[in-house]
Amino acid sequence: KKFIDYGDDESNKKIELDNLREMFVPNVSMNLGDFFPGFKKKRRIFAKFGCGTLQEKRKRSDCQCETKKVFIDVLLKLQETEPEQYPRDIVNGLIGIFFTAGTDTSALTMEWVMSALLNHPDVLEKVMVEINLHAGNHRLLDENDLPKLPYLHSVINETMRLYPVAPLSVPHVSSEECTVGGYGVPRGTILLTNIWAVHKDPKAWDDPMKFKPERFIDALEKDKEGKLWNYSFLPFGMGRRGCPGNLMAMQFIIMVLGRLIQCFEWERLGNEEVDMSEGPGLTMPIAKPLVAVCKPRQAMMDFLTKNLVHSGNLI
Ligand code: HEM
Repeated sequence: KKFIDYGDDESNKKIELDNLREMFVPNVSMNLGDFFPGFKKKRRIFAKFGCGTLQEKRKRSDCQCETKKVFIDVLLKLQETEPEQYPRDIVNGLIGIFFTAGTDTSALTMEWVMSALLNHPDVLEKVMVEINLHAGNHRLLDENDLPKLPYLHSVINETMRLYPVAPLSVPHVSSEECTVGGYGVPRGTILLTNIWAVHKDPKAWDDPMKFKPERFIDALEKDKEGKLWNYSFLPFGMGRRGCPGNLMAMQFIIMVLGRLIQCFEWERLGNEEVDMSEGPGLTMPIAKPLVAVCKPRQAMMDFLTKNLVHSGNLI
């Protein structure tokens, strides 16, 4: 949806989803409100975002938690059954943070992957062959196909290695005095992990600046739990405060990119390579947003025509 309308809220504000990116910086990445009072207002808007979403959901009163696990339904149910653990502010905050932490990161990752693929047509072709082998041309790729697409998975991993959208992770605070990389760190110190640099460490990676999805194929086979690379691959952070959206994001990204590649032929706008320069921000965007050309794949034409005409809701 594009707008959230707070209805009877005193300020009757409408907030665009585009504002999420703006909110991401002060809220998820760093509590700037602690240092600059002006940011407090943004934090309020952020809480209201969750609140507006909840109000709307309540109005529809179609809680489906027993049959279908919709996140907001589950939170509403918990608010009823465990009100002390899930007071209003916590539930609003959870919804807000899942939107802010989940949308920009996933969208930017997909843009990076597509850009890398357009600069490596041979890799794009291999992804296409893999998808075709498992999903064919008569139906859309679905969740059951995802474990059968190790090459696409590796392409996404390799892109996240080179272009991690959370390059500095999020700030952590040392709960105890400790030593990190030989440096003494007092209790209560803010620590950032330079994921971007770790992913390019020549001690851990052969030819670290090269886009080589194959490097992940063997590893995926050998190590289902992702413990390889000795802490050298951490696009989702790790440990107790690692990204809780990791699996959901990967499912979603593989599915969306898989379907886009299954249904359409993708090309660069001209002969020039896509510019892979990194833009500024705490989430790392591509500096020049990707513009690409696509046309329906001939082999999918029957399927596309039938489904576009009948449902108008293909992907
Ligand atoms: C490509 C997509 C994503 C990437 C690259 C990503 C990356 C990260 C990273 C690096 C962290 C910090 C982890 C740490 O400090 O060790 C994080 C935290 C977090 N992510 Fe994600 N994330 C993605 C998608 C999502 C999604 C889809 C959701 C939820 C729907 C989500 C929710 C969160 C939350 C709530 C935190 C804070 C966890 C905490 O502080 O305990 N993320 N994410």
